[in-house]
Amino acid sequence: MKVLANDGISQSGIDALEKAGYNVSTTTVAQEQLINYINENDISVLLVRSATTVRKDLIDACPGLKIIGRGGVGMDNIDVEYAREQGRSVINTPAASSHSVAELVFGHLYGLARFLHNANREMPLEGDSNFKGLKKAYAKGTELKGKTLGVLGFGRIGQATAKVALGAGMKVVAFDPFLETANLELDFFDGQKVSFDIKTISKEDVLKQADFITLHVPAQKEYVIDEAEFNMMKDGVILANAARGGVLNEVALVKAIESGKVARAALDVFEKEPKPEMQLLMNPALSLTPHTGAATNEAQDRIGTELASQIISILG
Ligand SMILES: O=C(O)[C@H](O)COP(=O)(O)O
Repeated sequence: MKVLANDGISQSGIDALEKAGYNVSTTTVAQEQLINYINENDISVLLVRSATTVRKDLIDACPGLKIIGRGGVGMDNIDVEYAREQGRSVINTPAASSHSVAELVFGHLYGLARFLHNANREMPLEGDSNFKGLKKAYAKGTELKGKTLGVLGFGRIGQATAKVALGAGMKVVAFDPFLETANLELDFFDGQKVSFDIKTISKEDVLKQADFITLHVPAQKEYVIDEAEFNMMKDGVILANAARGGVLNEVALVKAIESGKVARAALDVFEKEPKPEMQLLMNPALSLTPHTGAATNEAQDRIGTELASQIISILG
C-alpha cells in the first residue's frame, strides 16, 4: 500500500512503515495537483502537517484514500467530520509535540524578558559606543522566577508549558472552559517526581493576574485575545502565541504594544501564513518564529512513529 507524506515525515516513521510493507513517498505535491497525484499513484494514506489542506473536494475526488493523517495536533486544515462521514479514518498525534511547543514558548519568554531577540542582531557593528549603548538600552530585563504565568487553554500543550513554568519557579494560573482541575507531574532527571494540582480560574482573572501570558487554545471562529482582553491585562505584560494565528487579533496586539499595555510578545503562528503582515515582521517588540513549535527532532520522531503505528493498526 502507498503512503504519501506530503509535508514530510521522520526517517523513523518511514522505517516503521516500510518494515510493515508500505511504500512511502515524501514528494511534496502542489495543492492543486494533489487529487490527480493521489489517484494516478493509488495512494491509500495521505499524511500532512499544517501546510497541505484536505477539504471536501479532495475527499470526494479520491475514493481510494483510506486514511488521512495529521502529523501534529491541530486538524483545522482537514475536513475531519466530513472525511469520517465518508468512511475515511482521520488520525493525528495529539501528545507528540507538547513538550517541544512548551520549550519554544519558554525560549521566546526568556528571550523577550532579556531582549535577546534584538540584542543578538544589534551587537556592535559600529564599535564600542554601540556596545555601551546596547548595554544601557537592555539594562531593564526581568526574571521569570517568582512571576505569574497565565495559561489560556489547559490541554496537553498548556499543561506541558505550565510544567516548565513550575520548574522555573513561576506561579501558574490557568483558564480552560472544559477543565476544572489538572494534576501536573514534574519528572526530574534522577527519577523523582513532584506533583501539583492546579485549579483553573476564569479567563478574566488569568488576564488580570498574569505577568506573562501564553495561548494554547485550538483554532476557533472568534478571537480569544482581542482589544477587550488586552485591556484587562497588567501594564507591561509579555505574551506568547504558539497556538494558532487566528486566536489573537494582530491589529489589537500592535495597538497594545504601542500603548505600553504589552511590553513585548512572541508569535510562532500568524493570521496570514506563510506571509505574516509586514507590521509584525518589522516590530522590535516582537520575537518571531515561522511556526516551529513542533520542529524538534524528538517531536518529529514521535510524530512519525505514532503515525506509523496507527496506520499499521488500522490497515494491517
Ligand atoms: O498543530 C500542530 O501540531 C502544530 O501547529 C505544528 O504544525 P506543523 O506540523 O506544521 O509544524
